[in-house]
Order: sequence, then C-alpha cells, then structure tokens
Amino acid sequence: MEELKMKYLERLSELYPTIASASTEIINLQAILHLPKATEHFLTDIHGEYEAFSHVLKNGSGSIRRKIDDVFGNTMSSRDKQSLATLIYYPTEKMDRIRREEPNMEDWYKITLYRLIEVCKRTMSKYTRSKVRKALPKDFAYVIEELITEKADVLDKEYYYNSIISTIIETSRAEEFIVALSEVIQRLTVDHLHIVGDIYDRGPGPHIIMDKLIRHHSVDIQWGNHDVLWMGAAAGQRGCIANVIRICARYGNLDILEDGYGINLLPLATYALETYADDPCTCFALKGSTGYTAREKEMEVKMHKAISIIQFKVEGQIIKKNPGFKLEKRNLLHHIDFENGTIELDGKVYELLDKNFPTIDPRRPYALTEEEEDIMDRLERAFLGCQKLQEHMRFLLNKGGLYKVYNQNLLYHGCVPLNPDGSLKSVRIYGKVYKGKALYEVLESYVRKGFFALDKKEKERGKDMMWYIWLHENSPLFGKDKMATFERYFLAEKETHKEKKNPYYEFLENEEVVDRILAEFGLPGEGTHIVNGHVPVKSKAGESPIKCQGKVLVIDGGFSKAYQKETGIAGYTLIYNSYGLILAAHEPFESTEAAIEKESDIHSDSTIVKRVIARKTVGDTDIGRELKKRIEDLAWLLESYREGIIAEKI
Ligand SMILES: O=P(O)(O)OC[C@H]1O[C@](O)(COP(=O)(O)O)[C@@H](O)[C@@H]1O
Ligand SMILES: [Mn+2]
Repeated sequence: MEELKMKYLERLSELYPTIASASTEIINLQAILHLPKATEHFLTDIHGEYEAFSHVLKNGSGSIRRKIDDVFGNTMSSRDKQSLATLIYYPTEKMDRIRREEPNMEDWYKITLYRLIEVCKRTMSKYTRSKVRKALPKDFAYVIEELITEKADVLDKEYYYNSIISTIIETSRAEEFIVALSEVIQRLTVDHLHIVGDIYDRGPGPHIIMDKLIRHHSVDIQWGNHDVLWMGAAAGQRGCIANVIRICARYGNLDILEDGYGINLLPLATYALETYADDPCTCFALKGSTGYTAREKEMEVKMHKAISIIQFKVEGQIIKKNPGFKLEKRNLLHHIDFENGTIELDGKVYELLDKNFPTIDPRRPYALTEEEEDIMDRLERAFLGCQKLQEHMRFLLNKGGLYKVYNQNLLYHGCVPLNPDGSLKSVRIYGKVYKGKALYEVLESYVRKGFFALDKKEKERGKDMMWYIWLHENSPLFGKDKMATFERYFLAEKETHKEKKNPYYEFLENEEVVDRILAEFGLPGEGTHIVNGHVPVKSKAGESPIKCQGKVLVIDGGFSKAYQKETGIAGYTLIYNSYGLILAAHEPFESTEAAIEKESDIHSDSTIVKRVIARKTVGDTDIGRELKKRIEDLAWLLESYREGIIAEKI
C-alpha cells in the first residue's frame, strides 16, 4: 500500500481504534444520512430593518406557527395558538404581560409547559440527539431531555412527567424554563441561515443586525453592494466613506455612525453649519427623519449636502487615479457652468436645482478644500480605528463572500454580468479579462486584499475595487449602467435618473441562459436554483419572485421600508426544508411592541415553489455527501482491520 494511504489509515485508526468503534461510527453516520434534511432560510436586502429581521428570525418565517398547527390541529383555538406563538417569539415580554392578567399562574405554567414541550418534541424530531444536546441550554439540558424523550421503562409516564413539571414550578423556575424552551424551539426551527446581501443602509439598525448575526448559530452571507460599500469604508477607502455617510444622512440615520459605531461626526457637522449657514439645502431633504427637532433636521440636511459634495470630489479623484475603471463619463463637476447654474450632459443643457457651490473651485472642481481634506483625514482614521466596525467587517469577511454554492443552489446578491445576447460579459480588472465565476472570484480576492494585502499597491487596488463593486456597471453586485446619484440630487428631468439594468435581468426567464449560468458555477443538471436579491420585486404590480419555472428566485421583497410602496410587501423569506422550497411573503411589520401586545405576526403568505417527490434527507445534501465519504473511509478501515492490514489499538 502506498505510504500516504497507509499514513491516512493509521491516522484514522487513532480516531477509531477498534472494529467496534469504527462500525458504531458507520452506523451512526448512516442513521444521520436518513434523517430529514435540516431547514435553511434565505433572507436578503434587510437594509437595516432590525425589528422586522429579528421578528422573522424568531418566527422562522411562519415555520413555528406551522409547527404549532401540526401539533395541535383543531384541539386548540386559533387565538390560543397565536398566543403560544407569540410566547415562543418573545417569552420574557409576553410573560410580563400575562402575569398582570392571569389569576392562576400555576395553572398557566402547567398548561404552557405542557404545550411547549409538545412543540419542542416536534421541532427536535428531525435532529440527532447529539445536535439537540448541543442546542440545549446548560442549566436545563438534562430536564429537557428527560421530558422530550419517550421513557419506555417508566411505568407511570404521566406521573413521572407531571412530577418533573411540578418540581419546576415549586422551585420557582417555571419562567426561566419557559424562556429556555422557547429559545430552543426558535434555535432549532432554522438550522442554517443564508443572507443574500445588503444588510446595510436605509434602515436604522444594521449594526444591531450584525450583532445578532454574529451570535447566530449557523449563517453565511453573500455580500451585497451596500455591504461592500461599508467594507470599503472600514478599509479606509474615501469614496466608500463618503457614500456611507451620505446614505446615513439621507435617511436620517447618522446615529448609526455616531452612537452605533462611535464615529465622531462633529468636524463634518461644524463645517456643514458654517459652509451652508444660509443655504436651505432643499435638494438634500431627508428621507426618514422622524423624531428630529427642527434644528437637528437643519443640521443633518446641511451635513447631507456637505458630504455629497465631498463625495463627488473624492470620486472624481478615484476615477482619475484608475483610468482602467473607464468611469470618466461619471465625472460631472467639470461640466457645471457655475455662473449660470447649469450643467451640460451629452450635449444637452440642464438647469441645476441647487446652484450654491461655495466649496467648489471651478478651475479645480475635484480638489478638496483644506477643511474638507482635514475632515476626510479624520474620518478615515475614525473608520479604520473603530473596533466595532472592524469586528463587524471581519465577520463579513469570515462568514461571507461574493457568492456561494450550497445544496445545489447558487446564491449571489446581484447578477452575473451578461452581454445583450445573453453570453457572459468579459470585464477587464486591472488589465486582465474575466467573466462569470472567474470575475466573481477575482473581485472577491481584491476585497480581501483591501484588508489583508501586505503589498501596498495591491492593498490600495483592493480598496478601490470595493468602491468599484459598489457602483460599477460591470460589478455583479450592482448590475446597472450607472449610479445616477448626482442627477437624482440636482436635476429635475427624471429621464436622467434612470439606471439601466444589465441584460441579465431580461434573461431571467430564459432557461438556456439560466442553465448556462448554473453550469458556469458548477451546477449543471436538474434540481438546481439561483437565489438572487438586489432588485425589489414589484409584487403589487403582479411581478413574481419566481422566475424561469422556479429555477431562479429573486427574493428582494422590500424589508426596506423605503421600498415597500413599490413592492407592496415587507420582504420574502425562502425556506428550503425536507419537503421542498417555500416562499413566504411578509406583510409590513408594525413594531415589536405590536407583535407582543396585539399578537400580530408578520403575516406570512406562503407559496410552495417546489415540492419534492420524496422527502429530502441529509443524504441528499452537501453535508450528506461528506458523510458518505467518511463512511467509505471507515468501511475501508474496517476492512483493513479484518484483513489484518492494520491492528486494533486497544
Ligand atoms: O433610493 P436611494 O436610497 O436614493 O438609493 C438609490 C440608489 O440605490 C441603488 O438602488 C443601489 O441600492 P440597492 O442595491 O439597494 O438597489 C442605486 O442604484 C441607486 O442610485
Ligand atoms: Mn443591492
């Protein structure tokens, strides 16, 4: 036998030193292969909406409610079922309310514990004992296991069971126990979470979402253009920093930076107040600014204008530094006629809605003033030095990437850039040409270089590449011909605001093109899907998230409040369980408060995208494939023991 093989066999025999231990492991693994496939959830374009996000995580996009229905059927009223569901989502808060109204808490504890244990049993039924054990809270692990496993050798099961429950109540541990059970149910309902990009921007709590994701037991993230923008900012790329601040200002969310990340915006605020003292900055009105005083609003509007102008200048510099990006056309400041307050674009003269540019020198329009330079300098240091932001970005780097292939599904945020004829578009990145998967891979490598490269030039390239990914026509995460930020602020003519999508979006119903993309990423054949976010699905206008007979699922349903008037719903969750693919469309989420008080849930309207003929098992998944390989190796070890090639190690 080859030396290497023998070495491997020896190593394996250290782990499974006897015939008995190797065969037991084979039996265990075989058993796992036959368990139903664990549930995966896919969420996308969360855009800082942490309350809705957290609710969807808690309710498993309706999965917990479905479990309650399965367990109790008609034996429980719909109201009671909803109460039980709310308790599972928000156990502490719900019990605070119940205590105020319930005359007999002891009775309530008994009934509730009984019900929770039943739901718990159902939730755990498809996992191995060892997996369940790992999910159990330390304090209650033993008791929960006693309660959820059938005790064949205990004669009076009911008595045994009741006495455990009574002891829990007598020792005043009922509420803690209820919280523990609820959390286990939540935890095991969603086994794995996929985030298909855009955690950041528009909504108020991306940093809270990141904290939650970091604590989540099993998650992967495909970066969205907004996430990469924040990554670029955290790496100190000035174009990204300016955009991040501008978007926070636009949505009245500067406190994400100030309170959430502790980034000092005072230099920018003072500068904006001075520079635009008498300027109403009407073009820079805020999109969401509830809870602001008039003075606060005034200040934010001025900051919004100040950082936007800085952004246009800084971007001009990046474009000049990187001629390979071919973005000269997007440099617009030098087309402004500052005397007349107009701009010439493609031979046409437009009147500017705002004519006050005290900080732009018409001879050197892209040069920062001394003060602006100083502000950017400080901001750069603040972003680079913010520990929490760096931690969040490190998490994105570790758990994420630009795309993922998982259980026969291809996940990415935006698109695969295509030519008008549907073929893969070739894109030049720092002098070399890439397309399809290779394009994704080179871009991802540059993102990582932007953080980790030792070579200064490569690191700089990596940083600029993050800005490129944010807004470039050839970026798979952006996929539109231009980002019309300048036009949207300064021009009334709507046609100039138009951002034309890459041909990719026209081919979503074209099976040949879709199959080609899937094959490009190593997924030829049946039973594969593309899961895509980024472009809000206008379900109100009759658009369906299910494209190409279910091969493509575009699941950006507008968690972002700003987009709900277009989409008509509050986001989608795709659920992939052992029975197939289900798409849940959520109705707008009012508030956590209402969810607890009124027991209102995100109404999840579910569509079955695909029902499998035979229930999917672990054996059908990526993990299953790995387990099968392990079984093969173990069988080889076993044979080697039996054939005398290797000795047992007892
Ligand atoms: O509506 P807002 O916040 O002004 O943002 C508009 C900009 O956001 C983008 O839609 C990008 O954000 P998304 O990735 O969420 O689509 C740009 O194409 C557009 O210029
Ligand atoms: Mn996006």
